[in-house]
Amino acid sequence: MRRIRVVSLVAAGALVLAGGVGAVLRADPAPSEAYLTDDQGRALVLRGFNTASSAKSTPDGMPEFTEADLEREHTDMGTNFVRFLISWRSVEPEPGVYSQEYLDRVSERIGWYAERGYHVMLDMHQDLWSGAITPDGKTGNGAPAWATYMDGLPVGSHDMWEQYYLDPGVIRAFDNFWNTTGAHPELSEHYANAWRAVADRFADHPAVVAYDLMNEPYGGTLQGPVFESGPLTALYQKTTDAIRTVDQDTWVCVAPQAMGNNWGTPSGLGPITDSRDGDQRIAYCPHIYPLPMDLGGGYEGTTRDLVDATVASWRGNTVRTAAALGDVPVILGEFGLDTTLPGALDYVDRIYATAAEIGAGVSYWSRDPGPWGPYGEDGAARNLVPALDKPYPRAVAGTPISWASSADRLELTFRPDPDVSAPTEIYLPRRGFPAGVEVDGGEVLAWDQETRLLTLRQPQSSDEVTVTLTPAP
Ligand SMILES: CN(C)c1ccc(C(=O)NC[C@H]2N[C@H](CO)[C@@H](O)[C@@H]2O)cc1
Repeated sequence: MRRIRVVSLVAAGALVLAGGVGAVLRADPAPSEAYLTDDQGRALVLRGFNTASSAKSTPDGMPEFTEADLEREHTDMGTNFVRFLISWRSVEPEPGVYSQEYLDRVSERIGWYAERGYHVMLDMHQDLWSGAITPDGKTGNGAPAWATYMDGLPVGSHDMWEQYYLDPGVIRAFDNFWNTTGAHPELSEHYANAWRAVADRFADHPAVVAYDLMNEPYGGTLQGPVFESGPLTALYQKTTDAIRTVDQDTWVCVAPQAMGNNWGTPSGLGPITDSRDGDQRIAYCPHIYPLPMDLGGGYEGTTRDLVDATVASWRGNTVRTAAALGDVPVILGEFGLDTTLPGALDYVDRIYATAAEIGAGVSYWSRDPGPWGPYGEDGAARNLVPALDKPYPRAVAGTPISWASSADRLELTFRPDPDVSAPTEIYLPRRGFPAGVEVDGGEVLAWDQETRLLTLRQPQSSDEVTVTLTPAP
């Protein structure tokens, strides 16, 4: 294992430095000014969690997560977004049979978020294709057994879960889904129709803002641009078309393949045509997991330099791909780490600052209890809670031009949209603003000490406005 780690670290270094140098030599395009919007036309700055990994294996397909857990998250960190994990195995337990009982359970939990003003992105989650890749059903997750064709090829037993991606049986399951084998053209049809069933159920739900079509896609024997620009883009187009037959307004979010892109390399994903009337509603949902950290390094010393190069490369490639997809908005669907690692919270701050710079939403991985999450196995709040409990402009009545925040300060520049009557809404944590807020550059419409929400009167002019918020004395 040690040799694997050393080799991987050297490879990671080479990969990342090449990417980082590339980013320095290649000027990054300016981030698009595109955002998902709410039903009042406000630009949404989305901050929340992936909820939750535990849903991958539960019999009912639901995360081990209660409404009280959500209430605590909302009180502690003022989040407004969730990447909610759903699974194909639960949506379509038998070919062509869609489980309304499962969708009822999803709807109940989405109701918890709706009652608190959250925006929900449904994530059709898979890792290693399916639980059916191993007899115990505990290694992979996502696809139903009836859609898992390994053709008798072997799957081994590995200490590192990522290694299962290299097993012949797992590769074959993916090759059959993408029809690289030519043997199963029906599977991607089923996938698109399963999404149509989900969209048919949630098309008019006020809290559901986006569908994340596939978690961390993997091309099997096809890797990189040949996969992303070929079968992956084709599946996204087929699925978007199916969704639009029942849902004209929910955003469709598309992710690149995980391998490489999670580590900062560029994506070959192609543009998706959105048949809806009006502006397209396609978004881009990459993840970031710098390889040096995946190998257990903290955010310090040489590893910090390698991670910073990864973040720079990832930022440039993300902005370039979002532009190539049609200047679409970006949601960072996943990032996370063991926050007991040295420098972990500096890394968290670095990622949230990068997301703010490019106007991206963020869903942290994940809400599960433990060293990566906000709460421990014992339920105690961890160091991540204050790290994530920061001021942010939840909904902006115009186009955000730039914003940045720290525990006790927020500065936002935006171009007001005269057609948007709803006010700009900003979350201010109690820990940074215990006695309220001082506003410079804007007019207070309301300040609620309980909900921690500040609303600003919409300026008459559409000239750029800069608002600076500091704690009241
Ligand atoms: C070799 N391949 C295809 C591969 C390797 C590593 C990851 C990964 O770490 N992903 C990061 C996190 N995302 C999932 C959930 O979406 C978590 O289980 C991972 O920690 C993905 C794919």
